[in-house]
Amino acid sequence: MASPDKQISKNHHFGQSLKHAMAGLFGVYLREGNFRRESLMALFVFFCAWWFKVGRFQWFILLLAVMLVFLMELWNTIIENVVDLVVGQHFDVRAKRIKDMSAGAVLVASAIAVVCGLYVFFPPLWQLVTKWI
Ligand SMILES: Nc1ncnc2c1ncn2[C@@H]1O[C@H](COP(=O)(O)OP(=O)(O)OP(=O)(O)O)[C@@H](O)[C@H]1O
Repeated sequence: MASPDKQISKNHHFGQSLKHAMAGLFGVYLREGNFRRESLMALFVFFCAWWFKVGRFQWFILLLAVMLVFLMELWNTIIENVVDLVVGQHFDVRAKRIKDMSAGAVLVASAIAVVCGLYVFFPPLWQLVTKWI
């Protein structure tokens, strides 16, 4: 039987699948600087949500926005790794196109997250500003 590190057969139970999925997530966190920066940003957003005491619906919007960005960053990392696996260290126009499109998808997700952030934080921020002036 293959050692657990070199397993290539299907996972046998949910615990094993979960362990590999968590290892995948942790690996992305360790290797991808963007993923770590986005995690910090998410913590800051959640802190602001707690500070402004936003409502349940607003929390829901923020959680979805943050998860969308994480999901797209994961997807981008997957695409980059698959492209590197296929192309290796060679310049390839199609590899460039695929990687750039994938990065573009992260950009779109980030823009959606910014819109969600504005929807949630603009009213309390505006209230704060009008209180001061
Ligand atoms: N094999 C290749 N052939 C052609 N262009 C490539 C190749 N590999 C990378 N590139 C170009 O270099 C850019 C950065 O490469 P890559 O996506 O691997 O780095 P990254 O820093 O992890 O990117 P990101 O900031 O999107 O996470 C790509 O968007 C693409 O334009």
